[in-house]
Amino acid sequence: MTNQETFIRELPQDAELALSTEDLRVFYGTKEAVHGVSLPFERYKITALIGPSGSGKSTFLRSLNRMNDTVDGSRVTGKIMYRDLDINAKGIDVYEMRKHIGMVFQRPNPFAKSIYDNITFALKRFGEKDKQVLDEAVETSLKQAALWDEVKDKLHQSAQALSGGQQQRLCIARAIAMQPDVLLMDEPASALDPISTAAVEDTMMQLRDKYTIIIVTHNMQQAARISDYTAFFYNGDCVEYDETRRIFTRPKIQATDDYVAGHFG
Ligand SMILES: Nc1ncnc2c1ncn2[C@@H]1O[C@H](COP(=O)(O)OP(=O)(O)OP(=O)(O)O)[C@@H](O)[C@H]1O
Repeated sequence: MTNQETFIRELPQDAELALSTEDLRVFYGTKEAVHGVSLPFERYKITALIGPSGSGKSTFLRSLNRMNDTVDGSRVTGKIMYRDLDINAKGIDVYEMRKHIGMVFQRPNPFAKSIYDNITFALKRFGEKDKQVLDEAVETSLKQAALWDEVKDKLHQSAQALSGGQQQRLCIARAIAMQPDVLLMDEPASALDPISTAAVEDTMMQLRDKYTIIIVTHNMQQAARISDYTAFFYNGDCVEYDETRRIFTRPKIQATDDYVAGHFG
């Protein structure tokens, strides 16, 4: 889409950013799937990425911690700035970077291990051996993910015996055990029933105090309920970015209005 009318809200000068993109383009082979998107992500806020299927939301999200590196023929231009570092710059240790910018996927994907081992797996891989530190990380992250009370008496049982909603909160706990600054979530509740969805949404609201969350969702009520900012993607562009309440009550762009009103997508 070219010459599309767009509206991108500028954040106040003093807003602290956890992450930002500048003219980010993502290609699959010769096809450009994301067309030069520049967005700020304010620290300790939830930003929802919405838009019709194929509009580039997941591609954009996945590029924010270089998950697209593993896709053959995928290429990124522009900048993704995290603490004055361009995460695509030469010399960036991708695994180290992902400790700061973690990800939760659409389908709960716990390892075939105990609840305890799921959470401590990455910590141990990064060299943590102290049992007290590991125990504390398990308790803290399960509490933050609002799962502790449900699993505290069965930490050494298989994670795969948990319900789908519990598994997804475990995956959130696993991600936050690394104490990331930014949590990327790709439709984290879309595979869940309404009760589990509500539990995962509650968890996200509680995490807002400590983490910056960027979430792709098809669920407009969810975006309206949980997010502070919303970016509307359309045909590979971010056409409108604003405070969520404005996007859902007085969007500036007609396509946004039509989409949030359910007229297409
Ligand atoms: N691995 C890939 N290889 C080639 N093209 C891809 C790949 N992944 C996505 N695309 C294309 O990039 C474009 C954007 O897709 P993307 O999945 O990012 O959109 P989306 O808005 O997240 O869609 P959905 O809501 O359906 O998940 C689409 O045209 C899609 O076909």
